[in-house]
This record gives sequence, structure tokens and C-alpha cells, in this order.
Amino acid sequence: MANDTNVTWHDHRVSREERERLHGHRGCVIWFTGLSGSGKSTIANVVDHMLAARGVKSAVLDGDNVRHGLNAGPGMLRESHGEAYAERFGLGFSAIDREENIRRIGAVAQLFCESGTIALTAFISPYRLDRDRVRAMMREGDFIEVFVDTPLEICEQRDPKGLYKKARAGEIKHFTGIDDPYEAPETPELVVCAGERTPEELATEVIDYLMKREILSAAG
Ligand SMILES: Nc1ncnc2c1ncn2[C@@H]1O[C@H](COP(=O)(O)OS(=O)(=O)O)[C@@H](OP(=O)(O)O)[C@H]1O
Ligand SMILES: Nc1ncnc2c1ncn2[C@@H]1O[C@H](COP(=O)(O)OP(=O)(O)O)[C@@H](O)[C@H]1O
Repeated sequence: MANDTNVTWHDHRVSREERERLHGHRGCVIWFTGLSGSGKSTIANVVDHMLAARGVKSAVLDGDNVRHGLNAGPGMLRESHGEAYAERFGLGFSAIDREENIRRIGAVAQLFCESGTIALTAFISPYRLDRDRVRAMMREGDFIEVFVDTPLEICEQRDPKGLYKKARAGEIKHFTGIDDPYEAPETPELVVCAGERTPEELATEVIDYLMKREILSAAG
């Protein structure tokens, strides 16, 4: 059996500080959390667009997209990799699968951050402990938790994928907010009330926060 403790960490030749100097801004992780349909992906993409317009290096990691690739579900892996593989590595929506989903995404977001990029993540990430573990992996100040505080009733009215309707009908089990928990952050860096304002207004609040924290400079 391979011994995974025989793996050694290597420092890179180009430091994070050098990369940040080249980019003209700091790296960080902006971690959007909230119910399905709360507006996480929409706001993350508007922020990404605003950052691109300023010449800032950023990347969006999005729930649905990552669950098609890095964290594919068993259903997606079954045909290409077989039943046993799909059962072992496919990630669904049990508490432990969500935990592993968030752990992996946290590790990827950290790589982006260390490369001097602003990583924007849009995952429900319903468990406080899972989010706090990601925060603990990062350097102090790198993890910016943004709670997209949209009431369940509004998310359910929006229901762009029809999933709430299915969950209410019992066709999807363990759906967050319906028959699975969502633990709101207690002390997030930022709370945005997406039920009341446009995605552009909310994205501007995030950009203002980055300026205030000097992650972005006035020029970049
Ligand atoms: N049971 C259940 N509960 C919640 N969500 C479900 C479920 N089944 C499928 N979906 C769809 O998967 C998207 C959420 O994936 P995430 O990776 O963000 O979830 S988690 O952070 O691991 O909880 C979520 O997308 P978003 O609407 O982007 O949040 C849903 O479209
Ligand atoms: N601030 C907002 N005001 C009105 N509608 C919004 C807002 N943010 C998102 N939406 C709409 O709500 C739906 C869900 O948004 P989405 O970003 O996919 O949510 P999430 O990524 O949290 O599941 C989309 O149809 C989107 O256009």
C-alpha cells in the first residue's frame, strides 16, 4: 500500500508576492454561500466581469459546473468508469459528499489564490464546519466569505431549474432548505441581500470591499 506521508511539499521558484506584484493586485478567495437560486453564480459572474474590465486576474468556480468535472456525481461516472468506480469517487448530496465537494473546491481555490488570482466560488456549502475548514487552510485574510442572504421563498419563486418543485413533490431528497439543512454564516466578511438589489449593485458592494481591504488598488 502506498504511504501518502512520503509526499513532500515543494516551494515554487516564483513566489506569490512576485506574482502579485506582476499582476498589480492580491490573490484571494471570494466564497459565496447561500441557498440554491439565491444568486451566487450570477453575482460571482458579474464580479468576474467587472474584475476582467479592470485587467484583474480572476476565475469562477461554480457548483453545477464543478459537479460536471472535478466532482462529478456517480451517475456521470457510471457509464465511462463503471459502477464500482462511480460509487467510490462520485459525489452526491449526502453530508459527507458535500463535505468532500467543499474540501476539494477549497483546495483548488487555494491554488488559484496562491497564484495571485482572485478565485470566486459559488457553492451552496451548507455546513459551517466545512466552510470554516476551508478558511483555516488559507492564510489569514485570504478567505472572504460572502453570504448571499436571499430568503427561501424568493429562491423557491425563482426556481430556474425546477428543482424546488421537484423537492416539494418528493422527487429529489435531501434538497437544501427543504429537507436538508443550511447553516448561515455567523460572522461573514460580507452579507448581500440578493432579494432586494440587482446583481450589478451587489457585485459593486463586493468590488468596494476588495478596494477597502486593498486587495485591489485604485489603479487595478
Ligand atoms: N439535493 C440537492 N441539494 C441542493 N442542490 C442540489 C441538490 N441536488 C441537485 N442540486 C443542484 O446542485 C447544485 C448545488 O451544488 P453544490 O456543489 O453547490 O452543493 S454543495 O455545496 O455541495 O451543497 C444546485 O445548484 P445551485 O442552484 O447552483 O446552488 C442544484 O442545482
Ligand atoms: N439580485 C438578483 N435579483 C433578481 N434576480 C436574480 C438576482 N440574482 C440572481 N437572480 C436570478 O435568480 C436565479 C438564480 O440565480 P443563480 O445565480 O443561478 O443562483 P445560485 O447560483 O445561487 O443557484 C437566476 O434566474 C438569476 O437570473
